[in-house]
Amino acid sequence: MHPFPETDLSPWRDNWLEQSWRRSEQAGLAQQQAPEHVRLDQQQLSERQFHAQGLIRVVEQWALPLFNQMLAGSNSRLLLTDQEGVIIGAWGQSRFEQRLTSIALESGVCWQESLKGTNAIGTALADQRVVSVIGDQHFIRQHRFISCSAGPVFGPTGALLGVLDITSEQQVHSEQVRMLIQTMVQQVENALLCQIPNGKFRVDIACDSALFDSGWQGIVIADAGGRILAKNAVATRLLAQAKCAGEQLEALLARPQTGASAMMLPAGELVLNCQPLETSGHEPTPRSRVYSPSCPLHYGDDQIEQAWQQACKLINKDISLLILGETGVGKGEFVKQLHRHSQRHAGPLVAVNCGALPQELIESELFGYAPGAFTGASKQGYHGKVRQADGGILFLDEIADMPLAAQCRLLHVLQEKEVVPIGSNQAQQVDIQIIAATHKNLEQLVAEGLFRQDLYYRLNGLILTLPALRERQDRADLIAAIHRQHRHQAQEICPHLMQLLSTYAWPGNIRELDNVLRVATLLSDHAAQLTLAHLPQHIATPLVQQSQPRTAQASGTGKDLRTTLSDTLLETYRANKGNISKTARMLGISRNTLYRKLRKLGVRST
Ligand SMILES: Nc1ncnc2c1ncn2[C@@H]1O[C@H](COP(=O)(O)OP(=O)(O)OP(=O)(O)O)[C@@H](O)[C@H]1O
Repeated sequence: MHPFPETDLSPWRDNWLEQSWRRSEQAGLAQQQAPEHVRLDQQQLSERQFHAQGLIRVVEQWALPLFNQMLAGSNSRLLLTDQEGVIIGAWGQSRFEQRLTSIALESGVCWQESLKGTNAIGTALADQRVVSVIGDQHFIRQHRFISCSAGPVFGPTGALLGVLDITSEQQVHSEQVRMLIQTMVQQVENALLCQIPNGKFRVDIACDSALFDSGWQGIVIADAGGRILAKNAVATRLLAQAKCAGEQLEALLARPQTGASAMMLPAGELVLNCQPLETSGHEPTPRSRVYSPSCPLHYGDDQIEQAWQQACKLINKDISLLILGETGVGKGEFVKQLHRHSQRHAGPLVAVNCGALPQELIESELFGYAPGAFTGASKQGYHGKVRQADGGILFLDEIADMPLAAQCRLLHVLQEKEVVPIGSNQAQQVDIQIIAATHKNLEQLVAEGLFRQDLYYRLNGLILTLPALRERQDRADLIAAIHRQHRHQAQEICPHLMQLLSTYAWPGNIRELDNVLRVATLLSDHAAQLTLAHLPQHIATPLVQQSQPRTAQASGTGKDLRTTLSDTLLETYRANKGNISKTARMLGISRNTLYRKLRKLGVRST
């Protein structure tokens, strides 16, 4: 018999479950009716994944191995949502993935309780604690073939970052899964804690030193001066329980060790262990350097980090910013992040692409117009983008394409903080921060009389230049991160393809890379490794051809050019499974030349 009759609530003894079912009913859901899906499109999902890339990385490093160890062979999936319950990461059995697709338990779909009824993700979000929802406990009947355990993940400042969930077939799920989720959440939160900016020392606190590597110890992070920056919940509890531990902690941090060695102190029934953060062994160890969560735009590129630091210092100071950089380097993305971090984050971010608007419409689009200002104008008039951005940020992309007349009006807005709509003589006050961007050389345009010099000086309060993708120090990490956004399961990029992608010139920068990886992962049909053979021909050929001399220079492994080229030839041949025509096309050589080279390398081609 069904333990939770569809209309009778009386048999319920479990308070949290009863409350969750009540909330589901109050949200207008019906047990027998499949709920509607709130699903993001691919672009929106990529944006969310991009903003949560630090969290995704930590989950892959600290939670995924545990999941693989315990549940990889079973019909289970590890899911990560953002703080709104939208699934932004999914790992595990692909055969089970297809069954979950029938209920839309997949990337991009929102699983808040008010949309999906009682379920581990939504209910963990609502109750802000670890929750297991087993089979029939799901509010929606269609969901009762699964069981899930989920726990909220909090960042070092206590902000809710998302939810980690394990969903299994009902008979696979056990109480241990709930423990597993708890352990994973703990590990992920500890790893995030260790990445806190300016963290220099880490003090582990436990009742037994054997617990120091367990993930269940208390952790306190302090800066170079011994000031406590953050601590995890276990540390808070232990320090509250043992008063002398707090004093010992203070004493320890008053003279923290700067060397590699740890310093251990007994504190009543507790033991404290202080060590420099860099050598703790608990930090994620990305290939380049520790990712700074203060700037979600890069994985260790000095130029972007410097631009970000400078922009953050000025963004709240009413100084215009001008962002330069080739097309597709991420200027728009930079502005989005800046808006989020600025004091104007509650206000709008209004972006205008001056190059995309017809020249004759730019002025009315930007500055608005009075009712009936010109033939064809709306009777109500139009507010214009400048006034829409009031209280927020106006991002003028491709500013170099702005016609001179509009430049004159814009200068007035910048100087007087007011806008006069077309056909009106009434100035409207506005409070906006302007950020402009271009990939053109504005100084040259000024010299040619195509851009107003006074406006140029007004816009360039701070000029920031974002590097081209080929110049970035964190290319490999960025490529891996973008690939993670597009892949459907734990797929890796094979080393040869990674080398080609990292050394290619990328004229279209991140936009081009993003498109290539999106298409390649779709073409790869869930293969365990993404290889050259999965790339469309039109990109694989230039990739192989252009990268050859660079590959040799950049490899720095002591191999000479000839050896590296031979490697590329052989790997391309293998990636194409011995297909001579395809390999020759990719390498840009004739079939005969390819046969000859293969023979020289001792390969017997068919
Ligand atoms: N750091 C990043 N990680 C992942 N994707 C990124 C990153 N930066 C930018 N992108 C993606 O690259 C694409 C181009 O970014 P964006 O539009 O910000 O570039 P842009 O420099 O403003 O281009 P344009 O000059 O042509 O306007 C977008 O799809 C964006 O989501």
